[in-house]
Amino acid sequence: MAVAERLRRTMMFVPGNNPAMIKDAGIFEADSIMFDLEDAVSLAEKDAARVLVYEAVKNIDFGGAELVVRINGLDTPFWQKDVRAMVKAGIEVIRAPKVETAAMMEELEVEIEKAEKEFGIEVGTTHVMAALESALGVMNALEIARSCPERMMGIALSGMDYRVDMKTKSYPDEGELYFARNMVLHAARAAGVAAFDTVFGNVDDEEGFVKGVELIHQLGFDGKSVINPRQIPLVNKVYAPTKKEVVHAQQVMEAIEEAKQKGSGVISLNGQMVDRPIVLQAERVLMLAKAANVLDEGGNYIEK
Ligand SMILES: CC(C)(COP(=O)(O)OP(=O)(O)OC[C@H]1O[C@@H](n2cnc3c(N)ncnc32)[C@H](O)[C@@H]1OP(=O)(O)O)[C@@H](O)C(=O)NCCC(=O)NCCSC(=O)C[C@@](O)(CC(=O)O)C(=O)O
Ligand SMILES: [Mg+2]
Repeated sequence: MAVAERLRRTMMFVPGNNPAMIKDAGIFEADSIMFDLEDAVSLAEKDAARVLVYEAVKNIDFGGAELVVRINGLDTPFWQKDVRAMVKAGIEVIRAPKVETAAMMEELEVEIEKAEKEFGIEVGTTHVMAALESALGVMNALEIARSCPERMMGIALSGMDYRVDMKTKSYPDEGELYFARNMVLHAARAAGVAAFDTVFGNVDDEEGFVKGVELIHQLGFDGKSVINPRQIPLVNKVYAPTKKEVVHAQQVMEAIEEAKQKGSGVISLNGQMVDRPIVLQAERVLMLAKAANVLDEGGNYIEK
């Protein structure tokens, strides 16, 4: 069973050792909430954070957001305990950090399957994603994206660790991420999984943040990892379709319906050919429009 498509514009990191942030994480309307057991948690707090996130996943209503946990790296003594606890809690997605090879994801999958069997959870229920944080990870993006085909939800670029590995730093135009962003996106698309862009570390620099979001939206990323609730509406605004895009998408759907009635898969709309790729684009525009609440009950665009 392939992992279902859903809207994932924002995936918000929530430190796994911060009860206040965990408790309120659902109110900010992130599409996915990602509890972090890795770098946001000190070594001394690893066990306490795991227990806290376990209880939160089991007992708190996060308002329909997809629930993800970033476990500790496979080179640490923590990751197997993380997997066991999170599978038992019923987490939807396990995000593996610093992934460099498909073999690492396969090692993770073995542990997940063991836990699913131990806790009587249907094998395959727990999905996975991989964070690529080094040159090697990025170069192996396609084999990683193709690993664990029944469970793989997506791959993400992790720019902060990647910059360290590349011996560079954060520049205003983010030119240092050009190759990695394109690799991650192409690998994800080739494998048929979701693609997530990296976090942006300065939560007060709205202009710089939005510039990066506009770029990844143009490239075709599904969404972005974020570290602060203030970044969520900024991403959603960039991903919200314009009135012109919505009206065009609606016309496309009407035109293709007309074509189907005539037994055809292609039709002309104002001189432009409408066929399957155009219909798929229109469907995504309408899904984003719905998520952005820019349609009234009759499907009319609401000016804001
Ligand atoms: C950045 C900052 C310190 C700013 O603090 P500030 O104080 O300015 O925040 P304010 O805006 O004032 O907060 C207003 C209200 O929102 C609440 N609130 C804030 N953030 C919230 C949140 N995340 N979740 C829920 N609630 C939140 C807050 O509690 C307050 O609530 P209240 O007091 O009730 O009003 C804070 O956000 C924060 O700690 N973020 C998480 C950082 C984190 O997780 N880092 C690890 C992941 S990256 C990494 O590891 C690199 C990577 O691995 C990534 C990859 O792999 O992709 C790579 O290599 O690239
Ligand atoms: Mg990192």
